[in-house]
Amino acid sequence: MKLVGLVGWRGMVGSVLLQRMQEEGDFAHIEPVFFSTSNAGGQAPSLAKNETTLQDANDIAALKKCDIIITCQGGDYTSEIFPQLRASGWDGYWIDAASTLRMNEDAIIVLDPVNSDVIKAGLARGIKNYIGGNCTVSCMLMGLGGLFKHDMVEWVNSMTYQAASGGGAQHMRELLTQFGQINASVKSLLDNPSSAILEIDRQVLAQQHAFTAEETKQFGVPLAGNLIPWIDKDLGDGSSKEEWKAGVETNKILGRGVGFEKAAIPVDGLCVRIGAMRCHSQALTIKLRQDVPLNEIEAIIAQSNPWAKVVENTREASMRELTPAAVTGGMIIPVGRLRKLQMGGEYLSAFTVGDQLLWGAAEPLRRMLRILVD
Ligand SMILES: NC(=O)C1=CN([C@@H]2O[C@H](COP(=O)(O)OP(=O)(O)OC[C@H]3O[C@@H](n4cnc5c(N)ncnc54)[C@H](OP(=O)(O)O)[C@@H]3O)[C@@H](O)[C@H]2O)C=CC1
Ligand SMILES: N[C@@H](CC(=O)OP(=O)(O)O)C(=O)O
Repeated sequence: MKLVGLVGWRGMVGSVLLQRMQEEGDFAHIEPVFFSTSNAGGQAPSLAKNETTLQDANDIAALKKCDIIITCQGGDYTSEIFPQLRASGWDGYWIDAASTLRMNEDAIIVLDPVNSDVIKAGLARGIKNYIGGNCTVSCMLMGLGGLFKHDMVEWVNSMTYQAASGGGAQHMRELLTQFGQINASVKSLLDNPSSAILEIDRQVLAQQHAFTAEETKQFGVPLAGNLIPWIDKDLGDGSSKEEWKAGVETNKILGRGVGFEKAAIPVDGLCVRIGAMRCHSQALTIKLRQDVPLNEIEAIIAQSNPWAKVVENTREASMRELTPAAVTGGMIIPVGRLRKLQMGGEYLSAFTVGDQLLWGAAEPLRRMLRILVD
């Protein structure tokens, strides 16, 4: 059995990964070794088999014993440990949730229901680094990958509505704390049905403006009752790093653009943080290469993988099935609001939602592990 080192299993993404590994019976196929950056020597979780104490995640010699390492510990850990491990001669497989290595030539971005051909070609070439994609990109491709695979897409404009979880656990806590504080600030007015709504509105705004630096430490400004039209670093050219990732990662996953035969497909738009908990949503305008009938488009999306689901473009179905609250915790990626736009038959609108901790983070890593051990 392959010795599989697990790093970052205690965090938010790592916990979802362990949960999915248990649900899919993955531990029956591996010999797990649990690592920690903070509690080496402590008790490993009950999933451990022979190795029952936590190993030091900074100990290169201990990591080197693993055939495969799967990490959700974050980019700083990858930047520090990965080069040392490779420099020590370790030749195992590195599976990582962090973005650090994604665009490296010797790394494949994994999303096997969409790019198993790219993964297989990478394995045949002896590539050893398999990295999970950006959550927004992975969720979009799980829903709409069929259109790309059929080479129907000329360009995509994506407008995202990204959940607090994309920032991490502390960001989710901050959002909920702010919601609570706002509610508390108008509680007596809310309890009185005859109170004036404009007075409630004024007090909500006053509370939003009154949040201290500590109370907005994670997002920088209030997110509750608000939105933030910028995610990740400022690239200095008017775009954010999250927006840049949409283009480069989509193409790398699909095996297009630099280093590949097929030309890149432009994918660009605006990434916006909203007060949802852990589902990223996105509204897409897709320029098709041809005016393909809507029923054919729906069939291609529905058949592209077992998780993509076409939602009827009606008010009732959209409200019931196409929201973060409906999708959270599930593997299904609904795709709805499908219609041809006024601009012409080649212009398609779509709206899709995905749990950014499942298909957006943990699941592609788990599936890559199974590809390696199977
Ligand atoms: N959040 C997201 O949506 C996505 C994240 N990623 C990547 O995954 C990485 C990890 O993200 P995420 O899981 O959100 O990070 P977390 O902060 O939840 O966990 C990272 C590590 O922090 C340590 N830690 C310290 N305090 C605690 C605590 N109270 N509870 C749990 N763990 C704690 C743990 O390490 P130890 O056990 O060693 O102490 C843990 O493995 C990110 O840096 C990013 O690179 C990728 C896609 C999406
Ligand atoms: N940037 C994403 C979360 C994330 O971790 O992305 P990446 O894996 O590309 O760094 C968000 O904030 O919603």
